[in-house]
Amino acid sequence: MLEAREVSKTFRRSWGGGAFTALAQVSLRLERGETLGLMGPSGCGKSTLARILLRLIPIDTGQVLYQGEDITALRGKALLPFRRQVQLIPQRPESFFDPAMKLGNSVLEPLKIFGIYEKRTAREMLLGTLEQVKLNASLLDRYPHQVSGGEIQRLSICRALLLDPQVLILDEATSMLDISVQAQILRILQELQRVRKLSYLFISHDREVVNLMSDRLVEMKEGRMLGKNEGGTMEQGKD
Ligand SMILES: Nc1ncnc2c1ncn2[C@@H]1O[C@H](COP(=O)(O)OP(=O)(O)OP(=O)(O)O)[C@@H](O)[C@H]1O
Repeated sequence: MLEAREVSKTFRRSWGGGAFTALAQVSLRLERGETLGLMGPSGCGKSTLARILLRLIPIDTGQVLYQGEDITALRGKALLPFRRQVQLIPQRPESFFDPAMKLGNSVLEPLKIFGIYEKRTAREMLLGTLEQVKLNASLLDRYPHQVSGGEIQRLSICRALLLDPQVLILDEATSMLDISVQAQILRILQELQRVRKLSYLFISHDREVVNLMSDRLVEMKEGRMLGKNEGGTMEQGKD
Protein backbone atom coordinates (compact mmCIF):
# COMPACT_ATOMS: atom_id res chain seq x y z
CA MET A 1 0.00 0.00 0.00
CA LEU A 2 2.57 2.55 1.20
CA GLU A 3 6.23 1.75 1.21
CA ALA A 4 9.61 3.33 1.96
CA ARG A 5 12.54 1.62 0.23
CA GLU A 6 16.05 2.16 1.54
CA VAL A 7 15.33 5.77 2.42
CA SER A 8 18.14 7.98 3.72
CA LYS A 9 17.86 11.54 4.96
CA THR A 10 20.55 13.89 6.19
CA PHE A 11 19.87 17.33 7.61
CA ARG A 12 22.60 19.85 6.92
CA ARG A 13 23.38 22.32 9.66
CA SER A 14 23.68 25.93 8.63
CA TRP A 15 24.71 26.87 12.19
CA GLY A 16 27.80 25.09 13.43
CA GLY A 17 28.28 23.25 10.13
CA GLY A 18 28.28 19.53 9.47
CA ALA A 19 25.32 17.25 8.90
CA PHE A 20 23.10 14.89 10.85
CA THR A 21 21.87 11.59 9.44
CA ALA A 22 18.25 11.21 10.58
CA LEU A 23 17.49 8.11 8.46
CA ALA A 24 19.94 5.53 7.12
CA GLN A 25 18.62 3.06 4.52
CA VAL A 26 15.23 2.64 6.17
CA SER A 27 12.61 0.36 4.61
CA LEU A 28 9.03 -0.16 5.72
CA ARG A 29 5.87 -1.46 4.07
CA LEU A 30 2.31 -0.80 5.17
CA GLU A 31 -0.14 -3.36 3.80
CA ARG A 32 -3.76 -2.61 2.89
CA GLY A 33 -6.15 -2.69 5.86
CA GLU A 34 -3.50 -3.30 8.51
CA THR A 35 -2.18 -1.29 11.41
CA LEU A 36 1.58 -1.19 11.34
CA GLY A 37 3.07 0.03 14.61
CA LEU A 38 6.26 2.11 14.38
CA MET A 39 8.09 2.41 17.67
CA GLY A 40 11.33 3.86 18.92
CA PRO A 41 12.77 6.39 21.36
CA SER A 42 12.52 10.15 20.93
CA GLY A 43 14.74 11.44 18.13
CA CYS A 44 15.20 8.07 16.39
CA GLY A 45 13.65 9.39 13.15
CA LYS A 46 9.98 8.29 13.31
CA SER A 47 8.50 11.68 12.39
CA THR A 48 11.12 12.24 9.70
CA LEU A 49 10.12 8.91 8.15
CA ALA A 50 6.44 9.90 8.43
CA ARG A 51 7.08 13.20 6.66
CA ILE A 52 8.97 11.39 3.93
CA LEU A 53 6.14 8.87 3.48
CA LEU A 54 3.73 11.82 3.23
CA ARG A 55 5.99 13.43 0.62
CA LEU A 56 6.31 16.54 2.77
CA ILE A 57 10.12 16.68 2.75
CA PRO A 58 12.55 15.59 0.04
CA ILE A 59 14.63 12.45 0.45
CA ASP A 60 18.32 12.09 -0.31
CA THR A 61 18.24 8.52 -1.60
CA GLY A 62 15.64 5.76 -1.75
CA GLN A 63 12.04 5.58 -2.91
CA VAL A 64 8.48 6.07 -1.71
CA LEU A 65 5.86 3.84 -3.33
CA TYR A 66 2.09 4.15 -3.08
CA GLN A 67 -0.10 1.33 -4.40
CA GLY A 68 2.95 -0.03 -6.17
CA GLU A 69 3.75 3.22 -8.00
CA ASP A 70 7.01 5.07 -7.39
CA ILE A 71 5.89 8.53 -6.27
CA THR A 72 9.29 9.80 -5.15
CA ALA A 73 9.63 12.26 -8.01
CA LEU A 74 5.97 13.23 -8.51
CA ARG A 75 5.19 16.93 -8.20
CA GLY A 76 2.21 19.29 -8.27
CA LYS A 77 -1.02 18.00 -9.76
CA ALA A 78 0.36 14.49 -10.20
CA LEU A 79 0.56 14.21 -6.40
CA LEU A 80 -3.03 15.31 -5.71
CA PRO A 81 -4.69 11.86 -5.55
CA PHE A 82 -1.94 10.75 -3.14
CA ARG A 83 -2.30 13.92 -1.04
CA ARG A 84 -5.99 13.18 -0.65
CA GLN A 85 -5.68 9.48 0.10
CA VAL A 86 -2.86 9.59 2.65
CA GLN A 87 -3.62 11.81 5.64
CA LEU A 88 -1.58 12.83 8.67
CA ILE A 89 -3.03 12.87 12.18
CA PRO A 90 -0.33 14.70 14.17
CA GLN A 91 0.43 14.98 17.86
CA ARG A 92 -0.65 18.63 17.92
CA PRO A 93 -3.62 19.04 15.58
CA GLU A 94 -4.14 22.69 16.64
CA SER A 95 -1.85 23.74 13.79
CA PHE A 96 -4.51 22.53 11.30
CA PHE A 97 -7.08 24.97 12.63
CA ASP A 98 -7.01 28.74 12.09
CA PRO A 99 -7.47 30.29 15.56
CA ALA A 100 -9.68 33.02 14.06
CA MET A 101 -11.99 30.65 12.19
CA LYS A 102 -14.96 28.70 13.50
CA LEU A 103 -14.19 24.97 13.62
CA GLY A 104 -17.08 24.18 11.27
CA ASN A 105 -15.43 26.23 8.52
CA SER A 106 -11.91 24.92 9.21
CA VAL A 107 -13.01 21.34 9.07
CA LEU A 108 -14.44 21.81 5.57
CA GLU A 109 -11.37 23.62 4.22
CA PRO A 110 -9.64 20.54 2.74
CA LEU A 111 -12.72 19.81 0.64
CA LYS A 112 -12.43 23.30 -0.83
CA ILE A 113 -8.68 22.96 -1.38
CA PHE A 114 -9.22 19.71 -3.29
CA GLY A 115 -12.09 21.26 -5.27
CA ILE A 116 -14.62 18.68 -4.06
CA TYR A 117 -16.71 20.94 -1.82
CA GLU A 118 -20.43 20.87 -2.63
CA LYS A 119 -22.60 23.10 -0.50
CA ARG A 120 -25.63 20.88 -1.04
CA THR A 121 -24.02 17.73 0.43
CA ALA A 122 -21.25 19.08 2.68
CA ARG A 123 -23.43 19.61 5.77
CA GLU A 124 -24.86 16.11 5.70
CA MET A 125 -21.43 14.58 5.08
CA LEU A 126 -19.95 16.57 7.94
CA LEU A 127 -22.70 15.61 10.39
CA GLY A 128 -22.35 11.93 9.48
CA THR A 129 -18.57 12.03 9.93
CA LEU A 130 -18.87 13.90 13.24
CA GLU A 131 -21.06 11.11 14.48
CA GLN A 132 -18.36 8.58 13.54
CA VAL A 133 -15.86 10.44 15.73
CA LYS A 134 -18.49 10.80 18.48
CA LEU A 135 -18.67 14.60 18.45
CA ASN A 136 -21.62 16.89 18.83
CA ALA A 137 -22.39 19.37 16.03
CA SER A 138 -22.54 22.23 18.55
CA LEU A 139 -18.72 22.22 18.51
CA LEU A 140 -18.72 23.54 14.95
CA ASP A 141 -19.71 27.02 16.10
CA ARG A 142 -16.75 27.28 18.43
CA TYR A 143 -13.15 28.44 17.91
CA PRO A 144 -10.12 26.16 18.45
CA HIS A 145 -9.34 27.54 21.92
CA GLN A 146 -12.90 26.67 23.05
CA VAL A 147 -12.54 22.88 22.76
CA SER A 148 -10.51 20.26 24.65
CA GLY A 149 -7.42 18.42 23.38
CA GLY A 150 -9.45 15.25 22.80
CA GLU A 151 -12.14 17.14 20.92
CA ILE A 152 -9.72 18.91 18.62
CA GLN A 153 -7.97 15.63 17.86
CA ARG A 154 -11.32 14.02 16.97
CA LEU A 155 -12.05 17.04 14.76
CA SER A 156 -8.73 16.59 12.99
CA ILE A 157 -9.65 12.94 12.37
CA CYS A 158 -13.05 14.12 11.06
CA ARG A 159 -11.30 16.67 8.81
CA ALA A 160 -9.12 13.91 7.34
CA LEU A 161 -12.05 11.49 6.92
CA LEU A 162 -14.05 13.98 4.86
CA LEU A 163 -11.49 13.43 2.10
CA ASP A 164 -12.26 9.70 2.15
CA PRO A 165 -8.62 8.62 2.68
CA GLN A 166 -7.14 5.13 2.40
CA VAL A 167 -4.25 5.62 4.82
CA LEU A 168 -3.88 7.50 8.10
CA ILE A 169 -0.41 8.22 9.42
CA LEU A 170 -0.95 8.69 13.14
CA ASP A 171 2.16 10.38 14.53
CA GLU A 172 1.92 10.23 18.34
CA ALA A 173 -1.73 11.13 17.77
CA THR A 174 -2.83 10.35 21.33
CA SER A 175 0.40 10.98 23.24
CA MET A 176 -0.63 14.40 24.57
CA LEU A 177 -3.97 13.19 25.93
CA ASP A 178 -4.84 11.79 29.32
CA ILE A 179 -5.39 8.08 29.57
CA SER A 180 -9.21 7.97 29.38
CA VAL A 181 -9.38 10.36 26.41
CA GLN A 182 -6.61 8.37 24.74
CA ALA A 183 -8.57 5.14 25.22
CA GLN A 184 -11.69 6.71 23.73
CA ILE A 185 -9.84 7.91 20.61
CA LEU A 186 -8.12 4.55 20.17
CA ARG A 187 -11.52 2.84 20.23
CA ILE A 188 -12.86 5.31 17.65
CA LEU A 189 -9.84 4.63 15.42
CA GLN A 190 -10.39 0.86 15.68
CA GLU A 191 -14.04 1.24 14.74
CA LEU A 192 -13.24 3.58 11.83
CA GLN A 193 -10.71 1.11 10.50
CA ARG A 194 -13.26 -1.68 10.58
CA VAL A 195 -16.00 0.33 8.87
CA ARG A 196 -13.87 2.21 6.34
CA LYS A 197 -11.16 -0.43 5.70
CA LEU A 198 -8.40 2.05 6.50
CA SER A 199 -4.68 1.32 6.74
CA TYR A 200 -2.85 2.87 9.70
CA LEU A 201 0.79 3.64 10.30
CA PHE A 202 0.63 4.01 14.06
CA ILE A 203 3.67 5.86 15.40
CA SER A 204 4.29 5.98 19.13
CA HIS A 205 7.03 5.66 21.72
CA ASP A 206 4.51 3.91 24.02
CA ARG A 207 4.94 0.16 23.67
CA GLU A 208 1.70 -0.68 25.44
CA VAL A 209 -0.41 1.47 23.11
CA VAL A 210 1.40 0.25 19.99
CA ASN A 211 0.87 -3.36 21.09
CA LEU A 212 -2.82 -2.74 21.62
CA MET A 213 -3.34 -1.15 18.20
CA SER A 214 -1.00 -2.92 15.81
CA ASP A 215 -1.21 -6.06 13.68
CA ARG A 216 2.56 -5.88 13.18
CA LEU A 217 5.34 -3.84 14.76
CA VAL A 218 8.58 -2.35 13.55
CA GLU A 219 11.13 -0.57 15.67
CA MET A 220 13.68 2.14 14.95
CA LYS A 221 16.81 3.23 16.73
CA GLU A 222 19.14 6.08 15.79
CA GLY A 223 17.83 6.43 12.26
CA ARG A 224 17.84 2.71 11.50
CA MET A 225 15.21 0.00 11.40
CA LEU A 226 15.88 -2.77 13.91
CA GLY A 227 15.51 -6.41 13.00
CA LYS A 228 15.13 -7.86 9.53
CA ASN A 229 15.61 -5.03 7.06
CA GLU A 230 12.60 -5.24 4.76
CA GLY A 231 9.62 -4.21 6.80
CA GLY A 232 11.76 -4.84 9.88
CA THR A 233 9.03 -6.84 11.61
CA MET A 234 9.98 -7.41 15.23
CA GLU A 235 7.04 -9.19 16.78
CA GLN A 236 3.31 -9.63 16.51
CA GLY A 237 1.09 -6.91 17.89
CA LYS A 238 -2.49 -7.04 19.24
CA ASP A 239 -1.65 -9.46 22.03
N1 LIG B 1 14.48 19.87 9.81
C1 LIG B 1 15.40 19.35 10.60
N2 LIG B 1 16.66 19.85 10.63
C2 LIG B 1 17.62 19.30 11.40
N3 LIG B 1 17.45 18.22 12.17
C3 LIG B 1 16.23 17.67 12.18
C4 LIG B 1 15.14 18.20 11.41
N4 LIG B 1 14.04 17.42 11.63
C5 LIG B 1 14.42 16.47 12.51
N5 LIG B 1 15.72 16.61 12.83
C6 LIG B 1 16.49 15.74 13.76
O1 LIG B 1 16.37 14.41 13.29
C7 LIG B 1 16.27 13.50 14.39
C8 LIG B 1 15.01 12.67 14.23
O2 LIG B 1 13.88 13.50 14.49
P1 LIG B 1 12.39 12.94 14.45
O3 LIG B 1 11.50 14.09 14.76
O4 LIG B 1 12.21 12.22 13.19
O5 LIG B 1 12.43 11.92 15.68
P2 LIG B 1 11.25 11.13 16.37
O6 LIG B 1 11.68 9.72 16.48
O7 LIG B 1 9.97 11.41 15.68
O8 LIG B 1 11.23 11.80 17.81
P3 LIG B 1 9.98 12.21 18.74
O9 LIG B 1 9.34 10.92 19.16
O10 LIG B 1 10.63 12.95 19.89
O11 LIG B 1 9.10 13.10 17.93
C9 LIG B 1 16.28 14.37 15.65
O12 LIG B 1 17.60 14.37 16.18
C10 LIG B 1 15.91 15.74 15.16
O13 LIG B 1 16.49 16.76 15.96
